[in-house]
Amino acid sequence: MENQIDHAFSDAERAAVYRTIFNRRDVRGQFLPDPVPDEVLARVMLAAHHAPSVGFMQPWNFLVVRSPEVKQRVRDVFAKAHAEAALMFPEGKRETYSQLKLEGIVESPINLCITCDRERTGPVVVGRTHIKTMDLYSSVCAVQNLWLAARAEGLGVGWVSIFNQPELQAALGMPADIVPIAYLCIGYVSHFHEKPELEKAGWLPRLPIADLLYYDQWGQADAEQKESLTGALATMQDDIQQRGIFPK
Ligand SMILES: Cc1cc2c(cc1C)N(C[C@H](O)[C@H](O)[C@H](O)COP(=O)(O)O)c1[nH]c(=O)[nH]c(=O)c1N2
Repeated sequence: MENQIDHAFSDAERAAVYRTIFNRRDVRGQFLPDPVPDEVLARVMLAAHHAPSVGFMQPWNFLVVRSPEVKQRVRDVFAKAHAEAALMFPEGKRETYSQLKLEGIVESPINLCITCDRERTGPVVVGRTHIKTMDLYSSVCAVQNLWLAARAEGLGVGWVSIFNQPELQAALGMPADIVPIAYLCIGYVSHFHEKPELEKAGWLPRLPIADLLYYDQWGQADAEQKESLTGALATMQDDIQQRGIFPK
């Protein structure tokens, strides 16, 4: 029988994959004006296009925004929603929320909207026959592929979602039946934060993964930590928190 370990990547390759995952950040504020070469943009977009999709539907489009006028229009749509959003938080958190930097639309050299065309391959799709939202999740997979590839290229990516959706669609000349899944700000950066900015700002901590784990039935946890999986996850998470990256 073939040894399954033969299919694993080398230690260095695995380390690179995990480093990309653990060091990816949502970037809002450190964008440099340096242009992003088309070959680099092409690589990360092709990575997105190789994402998994339900029924191989490939429901995405990529709308590249470089025009300062269009960016400004989108920034205005953000500003309106951001002001509305502030009022939704309880008083104690409202001021903190208002001070968070949550977009880099104008400063980043490239904006990219990744969309979902829900009718791309007709009404009946393999794998989407019962749970209709699977196409939306597929476009999210494309976003994540791009985000990780971009990190490996040294490019920052920030996902902006504080928009009234019809206003965003109008700003981009997008038909109402195309769903804007992710509006991304992309560019080289002065630095990457070690931890999520919301964690650094004290907004929320990273949850212990062992607390999120159930066995066999929803809600059934391993209270006494007898499962080696629970223990391994807890140890690894502590390690990552302390050393920053995994594996060394
Ligand atoms: C669907 C979705 C939507 C948004 C985000 C993410 C995702 C997945 N995030 C980024 C989010 O705040 C960030 O991922 C977490 O705080 C964790 O930080 P890192 O991504 O690990 O740096 C995000 N960030 C931001 O500044 N403005 C935004 O509107 C959004 N919207």
